Amino acid sequence: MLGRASKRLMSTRVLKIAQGIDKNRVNSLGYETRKNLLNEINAANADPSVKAIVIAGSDHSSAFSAGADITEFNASGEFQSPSLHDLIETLESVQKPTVAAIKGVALGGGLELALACKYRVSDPRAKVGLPEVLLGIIPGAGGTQRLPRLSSVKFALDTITSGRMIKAKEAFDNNVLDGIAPDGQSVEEFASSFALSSASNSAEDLAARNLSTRSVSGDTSTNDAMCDAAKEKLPQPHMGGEAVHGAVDAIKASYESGKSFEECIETEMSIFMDLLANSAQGRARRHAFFAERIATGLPRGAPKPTSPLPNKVGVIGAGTMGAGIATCFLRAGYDVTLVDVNAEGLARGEKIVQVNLSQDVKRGRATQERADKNLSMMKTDTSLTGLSEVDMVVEAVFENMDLKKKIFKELDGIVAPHTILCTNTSTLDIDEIGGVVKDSSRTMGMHFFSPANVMKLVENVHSKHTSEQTISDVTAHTKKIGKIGVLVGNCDGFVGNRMVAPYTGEAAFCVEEGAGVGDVDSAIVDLGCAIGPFTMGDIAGNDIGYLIRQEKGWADGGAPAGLRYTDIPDNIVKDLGRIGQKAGKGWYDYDPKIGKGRVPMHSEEVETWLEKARGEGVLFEDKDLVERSLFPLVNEGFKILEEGICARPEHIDIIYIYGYGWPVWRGGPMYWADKQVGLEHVLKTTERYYEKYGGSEWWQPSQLLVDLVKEGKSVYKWANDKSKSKL
Ligand SMILES: C[C@H](O)CC(=O)SCCNC(=O)CCNC(=O)[C@H](O)C(C)(C)COP(=O)(O)OP(=O)(O)OC[C@H]1O[C@@H](n2cnc3c(N)ncnc32)[C@H](O)[C@@H]1OP(=O)(O)O
Repeated sequence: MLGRASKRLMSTRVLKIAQGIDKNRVNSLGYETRKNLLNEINAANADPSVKAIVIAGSDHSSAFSAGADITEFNASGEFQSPSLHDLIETLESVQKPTVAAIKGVALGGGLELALACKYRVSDPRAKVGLPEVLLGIIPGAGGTQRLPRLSSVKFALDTITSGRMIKAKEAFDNNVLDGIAPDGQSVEEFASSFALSSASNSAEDLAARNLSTRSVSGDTSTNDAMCDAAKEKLPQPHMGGEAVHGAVDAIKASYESGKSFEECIETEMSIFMDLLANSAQGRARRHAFFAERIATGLPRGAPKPTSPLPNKVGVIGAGTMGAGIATCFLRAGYDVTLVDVNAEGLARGEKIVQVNLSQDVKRGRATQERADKNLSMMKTDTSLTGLSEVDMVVEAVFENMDLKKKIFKELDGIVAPHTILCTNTSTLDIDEIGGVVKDSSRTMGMHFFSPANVMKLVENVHSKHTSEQTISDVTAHTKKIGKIGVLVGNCDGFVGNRMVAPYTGEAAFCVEEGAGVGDVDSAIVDLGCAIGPFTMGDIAGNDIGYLIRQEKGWADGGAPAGLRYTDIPDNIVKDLGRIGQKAGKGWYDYDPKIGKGRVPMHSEEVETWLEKARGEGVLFEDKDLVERSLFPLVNEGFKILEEGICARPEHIDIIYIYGYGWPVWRGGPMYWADKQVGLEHVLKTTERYYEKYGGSEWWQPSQLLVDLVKEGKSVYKWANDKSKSKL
């Protein structure tokens, strides 16, 4: 005999998005999926025994749906029929209760599909969102029209222009969801009951298209004021804001008086299509989306990471960096042992961790309970012997080769044979550090960016000794702690800092030739970068750069004959003590009362000093400053690829987006050079400057760049061809 619940389920049909298309891990709404789902919706609608329809994610995926299939996007904007639009229109026209049962994520077109159902319910841990602007487009399947009708113009503005993920509770509070399944009950079962208990309601009244935006969101003038205020705060269209401005325009259409729902949808569609076809920002953003997945994935043919991933980690060095790294592991639920040479150092480190975790609570990223639990997983020790049981060590003492080697040697006699030994360094030779232990295959570099508890990027540096299994495991650990881990090879400065050296070096030459410090920085910021080279120097510490040049033997008159060298960056430290933000003065002045002492302000002292050092200032064109600073950086990127220091240009793009404030809407420096500037122009300019400034180290064109221009080939195509030839 059937129980009551089973009888109810019998008259509800559950349609699973992308069921059977196992390669579609996120239930994206590609052609096959749209076609199948449309057929199933039509069949269920036509079947009189079906009283209600539930739309759910497939069994093989943890998502409801990640939205439109981004790989189908192309400049023509042509989608194979049935389009997502057709699917959604059909679903909304069904005259039976329809319920979206959301588990995991419902994003973009996935949420738009759900918004076309009469009801939406979710698992308590589900998240929904319309992240299209992050891909340089706007929701193009009704999202900008149905969301404000169901919730409010205010909520739609916030969520659509930020692209953020919304937790189930917030979505419920804003009428996006109609119910949240109790913990322990399957969302499909909850949705089926929901559908049948709502079967008597008039389905037609519930369709989002039939709701009036004005009735839920206030009058037109209030909405207009909100939209205008939102636009004021958004980045300008030419500075990465094309999509967000388009999104506000589409939301505006949702409350325009006298406009039918179909006309509103037409407005949305025309903005969507225009961005898809014409926005270079959008193409760059979509490149960055896939580049991130390529750059953070395991190398082709790599072994699977150890499973389950062990979770006891030791961090050596309780300074700001070590404590920041310990925070990252604690947040991800690891057992952490923090080691420093003395109790005071440890107490200071513990305090930093505590502050970091309490900031998570203040910013709403963790509950107090969670932060307390994470903190309770930390042990401290003043001896390396405290690390005898850990599975991985991240050494984060200061940059000194002898000290790091001593620590690795000592660890060799303490840790278990499976323990992975990582060193956090931005400059030192990983081959040499790892070379001192018996089994160097378990050694690797992890270059965290400062502050480690905030910055997402980690350059995972393999040495000549590192085994494939160690690479896989470190990659998995990096992912688990929520970082963007990019695999790179061992060389001076690895990838990011190696490319920075010619950039800051050439910027200094521009200043020596008469450019203003602020002019160089502004030219780079106007391109979209977060900061320019001189602000970067002030943040990193001009004394650090000076020290590195001293160690190389170049500072204080030691530069080799024939090498172009300017001592201005050395002398600003030696003569003026302007070591950077930490001293309140560097290339700029800083006032502790303004922006926590981090806002760069023009310095009269620097200007007067520069005039004495190099003469009157000269006006440079912004374009020249950009090319002089960034082409050597890009040229170095080609040399890095040529040497095999990293596998693909996407790795460099992602390092720069996450580690150096490169604008995502310019897709990364290699993408910018390849797709926006053009390699031929990069090469010609580089050759011209090589002739003019041949004495600089960095103007010699990379052979790879020369070859690509000769063949008329993109660097991405080169990388694809190279990886195919390895199969
Ligand atoms: C008309 C509409 O309005 C337009 C749209 O819908 S545009 C699409 C809007 N949706 C999005 O932006 C969501 C994009 N996806 C994501 O944010 C994340 O992938 C996710 C949160 C869904 C899952 O994250 P996570 O579990 O870490 O898996 P992740 O590695 O990112 O993705 C798994 C695979 O699915 C792919 N994928 C994810 N979303 C995709 C999508 N919408 N289309 C095509 N492929 C997608 C990824 O490229 C990756 O492929 P790979 O294994 O070959 O590298």
